[in-house]
Amino acid sequence: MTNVTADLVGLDNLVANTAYLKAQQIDRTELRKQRLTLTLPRPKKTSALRTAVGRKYEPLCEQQPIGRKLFQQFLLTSNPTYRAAYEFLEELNAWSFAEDETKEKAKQGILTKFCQPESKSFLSYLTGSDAETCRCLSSTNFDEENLEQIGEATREFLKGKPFLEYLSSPFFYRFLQWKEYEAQKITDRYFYEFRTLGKGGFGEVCAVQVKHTGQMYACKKLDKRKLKKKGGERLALLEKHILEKVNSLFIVNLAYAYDSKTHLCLVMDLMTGGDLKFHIYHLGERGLRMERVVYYTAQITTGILHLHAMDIVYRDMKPENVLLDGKGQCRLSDLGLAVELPQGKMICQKAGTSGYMAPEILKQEHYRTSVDWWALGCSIYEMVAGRLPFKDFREKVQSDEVTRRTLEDECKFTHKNFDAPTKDIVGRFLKKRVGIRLGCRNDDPRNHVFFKNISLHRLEAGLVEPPWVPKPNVVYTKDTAEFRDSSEVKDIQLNAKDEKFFKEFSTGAVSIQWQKEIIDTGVFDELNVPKLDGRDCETSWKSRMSFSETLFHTYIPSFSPSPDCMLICWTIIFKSRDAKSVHVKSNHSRMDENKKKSMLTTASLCFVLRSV
Ligand SMILES: Nc1ncnc2c1ncn2[C@@H]1O[C@H](COP(=O)(O)OP(=O)(O)OP(=O)(O)O)[C@@H](O)[C@H]1O
Repeated sequence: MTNVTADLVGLDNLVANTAYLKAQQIDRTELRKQRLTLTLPRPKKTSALRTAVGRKYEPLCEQQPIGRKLFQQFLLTSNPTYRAAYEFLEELNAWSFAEDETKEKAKQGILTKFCQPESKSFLSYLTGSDAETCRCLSSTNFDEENLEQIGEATREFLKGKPFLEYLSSPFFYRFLQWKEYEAQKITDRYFYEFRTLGKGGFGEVCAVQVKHTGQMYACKKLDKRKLKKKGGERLALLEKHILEKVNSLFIVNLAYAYDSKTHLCLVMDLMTGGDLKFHIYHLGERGLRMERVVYYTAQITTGILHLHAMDIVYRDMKPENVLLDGKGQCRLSDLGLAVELPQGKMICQKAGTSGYMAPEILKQEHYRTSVDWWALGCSIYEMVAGRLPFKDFREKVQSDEVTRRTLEDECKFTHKNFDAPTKDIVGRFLKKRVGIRLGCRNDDPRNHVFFKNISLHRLEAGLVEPPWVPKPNVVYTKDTAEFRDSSEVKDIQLNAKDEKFFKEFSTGAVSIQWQKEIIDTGVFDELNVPKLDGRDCETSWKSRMSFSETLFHTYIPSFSPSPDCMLICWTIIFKSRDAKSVHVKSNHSRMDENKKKSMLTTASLCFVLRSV
């Protein structure tokens, strides 16, 4: 390369990096202005949607983030008992994650607020032994078992009458509006595109940003023609299907799947901190500090357990596939080799990367999830020593020889950084016999002494501080020029069958991730304001009341107008045309002075709200 060309390449990279880093510093005020014209659609297909979303409590009120928020808003505004149930679950959750003094304070708070019959938030809906446990709860028996019992009883209570009432409330109507919005068609015009972050077998991975929320993602683009040429369609669909199913803090989650003219696109969590291989070999000394090794291994193990709980075997565990996010937490990525295990059966298929493949794969025996624990053993070894247990750093060796060593040799711990717990855990993961390997006998490897300094409960909730945080102004990947790919596939024609497959792949937004994005970027709060359009609201008397309540709760939580005022308020908002008519109405009505005053206050507020 001449100097001039090299300079230009360097300049290209600099520009690409600057644009990419700048995009991550989102100007929320600017975005909010651009979103002023956005409104929630009316659920035209209401009946279809109502059936599609089902009427089950868990998916509607617990799993879907927007569903959860709206159900919470419903509970908070409905009646004091529902409110108490909701607040109890919230405070119970806070207590379970708190530590030291904060935990003690949370405990005392729960005891006085919810367990004293004279308190207005007393859990009066509990019956039988649950009520007894609640009444007898004190500082001495305040333990997980008792709280679990009351928590479970509270959830059961919420699944009953409160849930049924929610389904016919305006809050659920609002949920259907969000579902309608979620079902929009996704195309490449939905995103801005930034620099390439990596290269895969069928195309590149680049950074993208959702135009109207500012959310950054990584987009894995699979070239349609290349896929067809190499027969990769089935695998791509399988990867998408598995990614769509997982929802874990420790696995890269899928947010959108769509197609452009030339590519199938998987839009996933953006991991800006680089992969662990890059950290082991390219930053300073080879290998990682032990604190980092333990932290990453705990997160990786939690991710693997999540996959195994769904009968999915990962099959490509290696540091290169573990990516760090901007905070320094890690996630498993590239589920291209993952498979769903047939129930109760084993599989026998050679898959994985040389150096990380378990003896049972190399011997072409049947296996289930054991292979991931072997590969994790190799990965911990590599994080500590900067080499693999059966292959040295940069050693030029045939894969047959790596296979021989894996099957015959014992793992040696010569590197100075191996302490006793690390040797022990690696040794247990690298047992050649599956029957005695760590993780393979329904045991949880996280109980090993290697993890003694990590609170797994807090780790699972993403609350343990990472030992290392990426610098916000550094791009932890190779220069863009290194990913340049000029190979084009011209000899492949796409036909109707291919189009059918592309359609099957392009399912748009993935519910949970999309809803998280809407909440995290503030769009939920902006658009969830009740729009003052009476036709949007169901017309039963009760719905009108509750809709007005929502309105007030949203804008002026401290103000609670009387039921009379609510109904008048509804009429004013939806029926009358202007301020004059309200005043005429109020002047002509035969109300006592207090009522009139209250109505006028309400009416004035409504007009203020109408103009918001
Ligand atoms: N979510 C992400 N955030 C940031 N970078 C990513 C992300 N996913 C992938 N990359 C980068 O893109 C590269 C290729 O991605 P990936 O490994 O998923 O593709 P692939 O086609 O499965 O590759 P391979 O053929 O190596 O298996 C990764 O090595 C990583 O550097």
